Amino acid sequence: MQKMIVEGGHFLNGKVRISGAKNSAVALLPAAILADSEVTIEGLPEISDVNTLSDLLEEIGGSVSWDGQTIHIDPRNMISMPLPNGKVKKLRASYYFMGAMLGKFGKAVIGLPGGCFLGPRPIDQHIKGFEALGAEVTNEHGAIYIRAKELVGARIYLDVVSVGATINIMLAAVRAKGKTIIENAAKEPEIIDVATLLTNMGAKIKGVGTDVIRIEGVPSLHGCRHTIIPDRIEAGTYAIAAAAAGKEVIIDNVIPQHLESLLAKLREMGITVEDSDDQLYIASKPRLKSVDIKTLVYPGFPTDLQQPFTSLLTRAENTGVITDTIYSARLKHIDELRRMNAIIKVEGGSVIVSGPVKLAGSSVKASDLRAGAALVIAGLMAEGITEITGLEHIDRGYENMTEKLNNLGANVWREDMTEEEIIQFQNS
Ligand SMILES: CC(=O)N[C@H]1[C@@H](OP(=O)(O)OP(=O)(O)OC[C@H]2O[C@@H](n3ccc(=O)[nH]c3=O)[C@H](O)[C@@H]2O)O[C@H](CO)[C@@H](O)[C@@H]1O
Ligand SMILES: C=C(OP(=O)(O)O)C(=O)O
Repeated sequence: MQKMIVEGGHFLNGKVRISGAKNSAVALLPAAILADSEVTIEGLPEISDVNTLSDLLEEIGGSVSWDGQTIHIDPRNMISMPLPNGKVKKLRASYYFMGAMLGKFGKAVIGLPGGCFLGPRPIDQHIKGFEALGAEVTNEHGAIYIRAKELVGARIYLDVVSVGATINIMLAAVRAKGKTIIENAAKEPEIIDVATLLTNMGAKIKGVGTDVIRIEGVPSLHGCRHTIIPDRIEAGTYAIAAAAAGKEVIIDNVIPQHLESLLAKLREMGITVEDSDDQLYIASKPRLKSVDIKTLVYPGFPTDLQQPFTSLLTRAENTGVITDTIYSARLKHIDELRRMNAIIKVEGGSVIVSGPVKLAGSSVKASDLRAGAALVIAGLMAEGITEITGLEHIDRGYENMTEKLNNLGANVWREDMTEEEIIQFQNS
C-alpha cells in the first residue's frame, strides 16, 4: 500500500496532456459485449477501473488484448456468466454489464456495484428501464438477477436525470425489438461517446445529447474501431490545479466546450482562461475572487469537480458557497481540508469556504476519487509536506497523476506505507 507525498509551494508551469475519459471508457468496454466480432477502442486511460473491466470481460469468456492504450475485445466466446461478487464491487460502472448482457444474452446476474461512496446511489431508474423493455428484475442477496424472454422497445421516462441509467437502457435497447424512447435522458458527452461506438457497431440511435433519445432496435451488432473522447473531469482537475497553484499551464487534448461551466467560474475568479480547438491556457493570479457554485447535470457545473474546486476556493478572497444538487453528501474531503487549516462550514445543504487561507501540509486520507484530487490540489498550495493515503481511489480515475504533476514542476512522489501506517489507515 502506498501514500502520496506532495511538497507544497512549487508553481505549476508548462503543458499537461489529458487521457481518455474514465466515464466513457467504463461504458465503452462493456458495450463491446454486444458485438459479434472484434471491437477496438483507442486512447484508453491507464487506470484501475479500466483494468478491472478488462478482467471482467475475460471472466465472461471475452478475448482481450492490449496494444499500448488500444484494447481489442473479441466477444465471440462470451457467455452470460453470472458476476455476483468480486471485481464488480470495485467500481461503479460494473452496472453496465447489466444492460450489455441483457441486450446480448437476454439475461444477467451482476452484484450491486461499488464506486465512490457519495451518499445513496440507487439504481432504480436502470431497473425501471430494463423492466419497461420486458425484463424481470430481482435483487437476491445483493445481486441483481435480470431475465427477459424477449426485449421489446418501450417509452421510458427517467424520474431523475441519470448518466448510468441513460447508458444502461441504451445498451439493452439497441437489441430490443422495435422502438425505444428515453425521455428526460442525461446529456453528458460520455453518453454521446457511447452512442457513437454503438452506432459504429450498427445500432440506430437518434437524439443523443438532447433529453430525448430514440433507438430502433437491430437484430445484431458488429465490431468496429473507436477512439475515446478526452476526460473532461481530468482536464477540469488540472485546470483547477493550475488556477490554485499555477503560473501558466496549457492543458492539451481537451474539448473546451465540455468544460464551459468550469471555465466561466475560473474567469469570474479573475483567472485568465483561453481556449482553442483542443487546448486550454490557464494563467492564475496571486489574488483571486471567491465565487459560488451549484452542481447540476450537464452542461451545468459537474459534481465530479465540486471537491477539487473546494480546495481552490480556500485561496480566494471572501466566501464562496458550494451546493451539490447531485450528491449532497459528497463532503468527505472537508474534514481533511480542515486538517490543513481550511475554514469551511457546512450549513444545511451548502458548503461555505472562507479565504484566503494559507493551507498547511498535513496527513490526510482520500475517501473517494475526487476527494483525492481535492487533497492533491490542496497539497500543491500548502506550506510544507502533505501525505495522502487512500490512493486506490485516485488510481481508479487519474492516469499517472504524479508524473503529470511533476512534469508541470510539482514535487510529488509515492512511497510504500509502513506496517504501522497501514494499520492506522485501516482503523481510520
Ligand atoms: C461511472 C460514471 O459515469 N460515473 C458518473 C455518473 O455516475 P452515475 O451514473 O452513478 O450517476 P447518475 O447520473 O446516475 O446519478 C445522478 C443522480 O441521480 C440519482 N439516481 C441515479 C440513478 C438511479 O437509478 N436513481 C437515482 O436516484 C443519483 O443518486 C444521483 O443523485 O454520473 C455522476 C453524476 O454526473 C458522476 O458523479 C459519476 O462520476
Ligand atoms: C464518482 C465518480 O466515479 P464513479 O461513479 O465511478 O464512482 C467520479 O468519477 O467522480
